[in-house]
Amino acid sequence: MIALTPGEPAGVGPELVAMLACEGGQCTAVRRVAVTDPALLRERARAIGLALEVIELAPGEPVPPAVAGQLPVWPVALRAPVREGVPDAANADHVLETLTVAARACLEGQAAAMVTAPIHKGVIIEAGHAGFTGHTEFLRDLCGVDEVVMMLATRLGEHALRVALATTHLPLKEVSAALTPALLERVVTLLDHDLRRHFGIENPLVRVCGLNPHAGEAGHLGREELEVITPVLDNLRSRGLRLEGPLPADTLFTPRHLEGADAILAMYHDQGLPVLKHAGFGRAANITLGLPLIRTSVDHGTALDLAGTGRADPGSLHVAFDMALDMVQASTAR
Ligand SMILES: NC(=O)C1=CN([C@@H]2O[C@H](COP(=O)(O)OP(=O)(O)OC[C@H]3O[C@@H](n4cnc5c(N)ncnc54)[C@H](O)[C@@H]3O)[C@@H](O)[C@H]2O)C=CC1
Ligand SMILES: NCC(=O)COP(=O)(O)O
Repeated sequence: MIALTPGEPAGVGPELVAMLACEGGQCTAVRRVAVTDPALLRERARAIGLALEVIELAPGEPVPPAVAGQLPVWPVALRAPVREGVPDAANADHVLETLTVAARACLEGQAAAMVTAPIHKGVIIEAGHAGFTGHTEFLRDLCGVDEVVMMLATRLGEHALRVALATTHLPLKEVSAALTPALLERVVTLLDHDLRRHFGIENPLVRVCGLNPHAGEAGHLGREELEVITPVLDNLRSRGLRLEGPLPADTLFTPRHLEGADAILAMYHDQGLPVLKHAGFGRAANITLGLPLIRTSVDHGTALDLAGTGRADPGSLHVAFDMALDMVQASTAR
């Protein structure tokens, strides 16, 4: 069973979840439950002209088999009325409660995975959750683990393009200081581990970006490659991990350099994600590695400009849903 969270109620998440629920095929391959306010889904489905039957269950009640056009819901009440396209800080706790309910269902074995639609980080911070940076770190703390890794994946022709991030949501000027040997070692180790665990890759090859132009140009354009990245990679290679780098990021994403790589590790958010989104926006999923549960998500944000129009593309939510199913299968096959 998959738990779906629609994310920011004023964003496109609720309608994307409603669209997914109306699809047949793979979308009905497993039981699924939305964790939200049933009235929100009914109202949004109506607004975009979808005939969706929302079935309100009791919290935690067993979920019936999936039927296209029906969506069981574990109710989490909105705290304030929703205006499409206009997030309200009063609903921040609703959003966080939906994530908590879905994650607990996974941890307690009731759900096999959670698939999340986008949340609005700014409005959650404005609601008083200072330092909130996203699902990734929220779930890390909820699950009580020390480290998680954000990885986005899409298809590039016959191959998968997977881009993991050494750092996520922090100002660019703080990236260098955040890239400590200890952090990088944890991130690379976890990436290698979860490529095996969740993707069934026996001996993954990870290519690692440098931080600076030309991977530092032998120290003339920055010293992080010499002082941090290279020593960490050398150490992990001596422990048997297949790692190449640090490599210049501007050429690492060219087809010849991507060939054979199971994942690319970028040093910061906008080093890796623009490439991934250029290659596959709307056809990519975001995966949190390192959690004791399976969580996938969309590759886009709340798209407030499209909320309530029915014009948002549900493609990435489909990919996230399918990816969660694949990961459940890969993990249970081990
Ligand atoms: N997984 C998550 O929860 C994520 C949340 N966000 C949050 O979303 C908010 C808005 O972020 P932005 O940078 O504006 O990115 P955004 O992805 O919401 O919007 C960027 C552009 O892409 C378009 N777009 C996004 N999703 C689309 C879809 N499904 N179909 C068609 N077009 C789509 C939007 O209309 C807009 O033109 C921020 O608060 C950010 O933190 C951003 C990325 C991921
Ligand atoms: N840019 C990716 C992103 O913002 C995803 O954040 P998260 O909410 O999945 O942690």
